[in-house]
Amino acid sequence: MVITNFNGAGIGFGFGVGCGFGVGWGFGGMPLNFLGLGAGGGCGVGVGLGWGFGSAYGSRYRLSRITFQGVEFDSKEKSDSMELSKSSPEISNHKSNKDCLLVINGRVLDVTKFLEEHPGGEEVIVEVAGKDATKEFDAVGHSKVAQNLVLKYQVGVLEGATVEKVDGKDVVEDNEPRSKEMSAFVIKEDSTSKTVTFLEFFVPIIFACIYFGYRLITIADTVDY
Ligand code: HEM
Repeated sequence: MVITNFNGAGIGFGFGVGCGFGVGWGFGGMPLNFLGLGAGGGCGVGVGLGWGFGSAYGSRYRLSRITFQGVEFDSKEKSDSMELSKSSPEISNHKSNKDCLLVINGRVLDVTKFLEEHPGGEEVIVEVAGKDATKEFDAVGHSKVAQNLVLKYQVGVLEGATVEKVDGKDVVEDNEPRSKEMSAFVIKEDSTSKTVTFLEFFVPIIFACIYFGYRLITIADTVDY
């Protein structure tokens, strides 16, 4: 289970008393999320239901497993010129999003080209760039796919480090199986989350429709002909 934060334009529906803000169920960001805070301004007398556009901030739990579908396999790239041994100072100078090296389990990776594709966002990687990021990488519980990508982006080995095999591949064999590595993928959520998505999206809209329908009927009733 992973918790990620989001923010983005949102629509908030909420209950408020008197004049001011209503705080309630907001959703926003991409993809649409709930558990956000929606703030809307408006004036009313008594107890009412308000809605407004604003920003939604919140956290979401990823309960479903992410699955990857390999769609393309590329041919080996740069592997012949791979420099196998790198020392720490050579790595620590590469810590920007234009030039990003890091170490995972003794393997030196150049993930500059992967930053934009990283499902966890580029910032988390840039934060640990130029360093040994094994702890951070393991803490997330990255999948086998991620571990294989580590091999794909490996450009060397930290000087003095012993590198363990991943799925039968190690740094020596790394020249060989690159032709079978995944270079593009599509993220697909498990279907179990579809009900949740439906509820997140439609429940506030249904409530809003009921409210506005009710208002229309009561206003029509009070018009004096
Ligand atoms: C070391 C610093 C890193 C941190 C802190 C980090 C963090 C994260 C987080 C938070 C997610 C979950 C995103 C979500 O579900 O919304 C994620 C997913 C992922 N990351 Fe990283 N990541 C790091 C490095 C890497 C590296 C070096 C690779 C591969 C070269 C990688 C590949 C992936 C992949 C493929 C996923 C999708 C889920 C999975 O297959 O495990 N990450 N990462």
